[in-house]
Amino acid sequence: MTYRLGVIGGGRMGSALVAGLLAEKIYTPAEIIISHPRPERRQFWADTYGVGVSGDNPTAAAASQVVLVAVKPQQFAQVGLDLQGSNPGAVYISVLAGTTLATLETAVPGRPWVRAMPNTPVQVRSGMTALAWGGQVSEPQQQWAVQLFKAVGQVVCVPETYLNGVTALAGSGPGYVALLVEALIDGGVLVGLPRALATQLALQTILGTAQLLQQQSLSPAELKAQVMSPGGTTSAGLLCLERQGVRGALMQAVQSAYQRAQTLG
Ligand SMILES: NC(=O)C1=CN([C@@H]2O[C@H](COP(=O)(O)OP(=O)(O)OC[C@H]3O[C@@H](n4cnc5c(N)ncnc54)[C@H](O)[C@@H]3O)[C@@H](O)[C@H]2O)C=CC1
Ligand SMILES: O=C(O)[C@@H]1CCC=N1
Repeated sequence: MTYRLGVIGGGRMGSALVAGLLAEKIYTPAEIIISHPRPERRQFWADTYGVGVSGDNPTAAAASQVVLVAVKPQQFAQVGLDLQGSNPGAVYISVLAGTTLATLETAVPGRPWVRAMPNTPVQVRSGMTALAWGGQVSEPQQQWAVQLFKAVGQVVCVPETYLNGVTALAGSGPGYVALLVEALIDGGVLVGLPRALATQLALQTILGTAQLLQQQSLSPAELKAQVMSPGGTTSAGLLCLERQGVRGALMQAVQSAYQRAQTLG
């Protein structure tokens, strides 16, 4: 049996990608195999998505045209050993934070490795993925990898040196935005709004603001000036955010995540 996609490590990121690719009908369930060490997780995959499952990484890799590695960086040492010698015809894609192409190519030599950094909104076709190529990836393989991730969001191809920065901003970004949404909802509740209404307001405000910035090519400073009436409510709110150091805190969040990615490499 040959599969078009083999996923090594079906956790949160592996699930998000497979869900997005299935929803976009890039693959059918019969074209995907997921390798996972835990039987209950394999059962979940088989029951929920109808994909093939295996408890053996070399078996899954040998049967797949594309091998997507989605284990934690700390779990890669074992997976690298499992993949050694397997399936020289496949393309290998790693989504591991911090783990360099040099590390991937040393662990599993002689294979075309793509280093990808997607984020979890791929499952609703709003992902942001950056790709960097290892030395053995051919032009058609590059084009194919771009098409794959484009099916579930936006794609940029970057030098590998940018990938830890991408990870810190876009890979981890959904976590930061979720914290912002949560805080805005709590703020709405604080001033007397029902939680369900506050949730709707917070989500649509973040979504609408991002769309406005993107579609009108506005700078954040221009958008902020449009909202900020002289002596009005927005200036009062923004003064509070600046006094609390929110701008610096967000910058430092990206910097700390970047430094953590460097250590994972
Ligand atoms: N969660 C996220 O938002 C993002 C995660 N990533 C990267 O994706 C990778 C996975 O992250 P998550 O999905 O969040 O972690 P996770 O812990 O949810 O998934 C990893 C999965 O791999 C399985 N696993 C462990 N050892 C294995 C082995 N030897 N063979 C096969 N499977 C094995 C685990 O049981 C687990 O289900 C990480 O390297 C992370 O840096 C990248 C972008 C975003
Ligand atoms: O937190 C992490 O390490 C992973 C990488 C980017 C998002 N989640």
